[in-house]
Amino acid sequence: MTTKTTTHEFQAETKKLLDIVINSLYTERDVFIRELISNASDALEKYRHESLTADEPFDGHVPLEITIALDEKEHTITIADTGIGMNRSELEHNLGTIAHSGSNTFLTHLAEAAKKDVSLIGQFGVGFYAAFMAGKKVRVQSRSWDGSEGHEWVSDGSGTFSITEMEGLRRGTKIIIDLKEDAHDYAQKWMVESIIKRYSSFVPFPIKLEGETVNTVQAIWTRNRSDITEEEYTEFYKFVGNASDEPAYRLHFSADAPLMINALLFVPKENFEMFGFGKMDPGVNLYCQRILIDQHSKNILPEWLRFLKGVVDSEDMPLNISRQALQDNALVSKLRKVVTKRFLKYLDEEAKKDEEKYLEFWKTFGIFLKEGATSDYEFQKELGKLLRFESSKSEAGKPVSLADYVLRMSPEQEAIYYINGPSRVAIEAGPYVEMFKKKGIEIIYTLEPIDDFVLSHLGEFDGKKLVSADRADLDIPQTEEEKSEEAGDAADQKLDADSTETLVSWLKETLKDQVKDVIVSKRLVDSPAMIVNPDGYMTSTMERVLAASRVEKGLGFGGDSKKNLEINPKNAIIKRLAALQKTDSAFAADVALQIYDNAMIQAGLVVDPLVMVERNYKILNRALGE
Ligand SMILES: Nc1ncnc2c1ncn2[C@@H]1O[C@H](COP(=O)(O)OP(=O)(O)OP(=O)(O)O)[C@@H](O)[C@H]1O
Repeated sequence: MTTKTTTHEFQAETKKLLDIVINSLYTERDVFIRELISNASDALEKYRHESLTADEPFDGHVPLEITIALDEKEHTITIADTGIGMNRSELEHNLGTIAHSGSNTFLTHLAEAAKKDVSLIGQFGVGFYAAFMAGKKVRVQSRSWDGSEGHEWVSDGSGTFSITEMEGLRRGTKIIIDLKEDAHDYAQKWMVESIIKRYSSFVPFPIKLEGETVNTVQAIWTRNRSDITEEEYTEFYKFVGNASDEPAYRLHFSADAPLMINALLFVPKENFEMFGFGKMDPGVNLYCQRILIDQHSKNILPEWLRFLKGVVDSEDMPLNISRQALQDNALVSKLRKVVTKRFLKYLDEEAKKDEEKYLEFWKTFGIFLKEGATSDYEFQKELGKLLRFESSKSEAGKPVSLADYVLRMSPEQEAIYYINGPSRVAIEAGPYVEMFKKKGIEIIYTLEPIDDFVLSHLGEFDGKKLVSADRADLDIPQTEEEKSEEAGDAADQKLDADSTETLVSWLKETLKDQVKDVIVSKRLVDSPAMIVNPDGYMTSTMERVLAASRVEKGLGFGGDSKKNLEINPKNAIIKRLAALQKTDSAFAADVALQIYDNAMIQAGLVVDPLVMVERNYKILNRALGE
């Protein structure tokens, strides 16, 4: 039989990655053992899952395990598994390119990570190529579970690798690393053992180091809660989450009905999406009777819970389900619903126990819950309880819950009100809150543009409608006191009914290109005018966001619906405008347009700055006595 050897170039990206691994990452060297054990464990999981449905897998009797052998004289470390193995083309493809997510993300974000914190590198994992952190030469001997001939893959990491057929191999993969001069320590048992204890103690297969099993192979999530120590939980979190911090929250629960579930979920401390690392992969794995069915499962939790780490195990899942079938499996969606509701309830309980701590969580991960509230109707009720916003009755920087708001509502108040603005100060200086302030009605400040989408999707909370204060049809009934005030003193300070009517019809004509309608305000207290939305659904902020995205997509400006302008007949400028309109309607028209532009700006909407500034100078000129 001829021994066929072929030589291959590494893909360009792989070369780049190898260069970084070999030349820059030596301070993080220990992780190469974790990466290779993790690959071995993945290969064993894959084999275990596949073999359930296979008739006669190759070497079906061989025990599932990882063995590590050391040679202090030859300076080698050998990590072997009895997993799924690789055939020739898999060796060539899997160990020559970086088509897989982990290393790609690693490469893309390496520069940013390095700038911030080198320890973040561990978050991504370098995968197989980590072997070259410690190895000057790496040999991979592998034979696939399909029973095809085995092969040896060899490389020194410098640009090429070779693959040679090899007889006599058993199923699985053996990686033999010739250690670099300054990495000989990795052939010492105490050293390797301490690394395994640190990173890999929860690997679900026996790890035998020089013949001795060094991990405890037990699915921690199936154990009794009272038997698990805090340290074990934290160690397990670090293991499943590939994390180096401690979890902020932990939920370990079991249920028998409607489904058998054992779940162990962790909330990390950090949100890596906030560091600009792009969208993360989901962090929860789906098991069935302790067998991994779906790693980083996209199905077991909604996408907006991708920040969670952990495990969901259900005995009701069919063991032989394929990964594709998970996607629209009724049982999986039932599981998802039960686990999600349980987790959201847990968060609500934790918030009640310790609001401070919850607010820390909210600051870091609130954005994910908002994403859920805008995209997922199924959990809106639960999500509504978890939202936090600043309000006219909250301290700055201390958001409150909608439930707290409802508790403070007076019996007459029917709706929950909110208004968006770039900051607390800007909102409080604007026209929309004047009446709320005067009447002592609490109003929620939605400081992020997404907040309006969240509240408008939510629609109501606890049976109370959620209403944006920039709606045209906002109707808050006057109290008796306010009515008599209107009829008494205040009436004298107001523009009389006839002049108001004349002014309104003149404004309608003058601003007919800008506004849909001009209305006498029942709610403005001090400001001359404000913009309100006749469309009951969209708030000005939502419109601004959508307009910006239109521009971004190159769809141009426009498409905005016309607004209503509310004017305040008690305001001095409005009163003077009524008089001016009769004597100098051209100048009055400039003032009207300026009032409109000002109101648009206060609503956070866009005006044409060139036209506005030119008009403004014209008005200033007059004011200075031109
Ligand atoms: N011990 C092994 N047995 C079988 N296949 C393996 C083994 N090690 C690696 N592979 C294959 O090589 C591929 C590349 O491995 P690598 O560790 O670089 O990336 P990954 O495991 O896919 O991603 P990551 O490590 O970032 O999760 C794997 O996806 C797997 O198919």
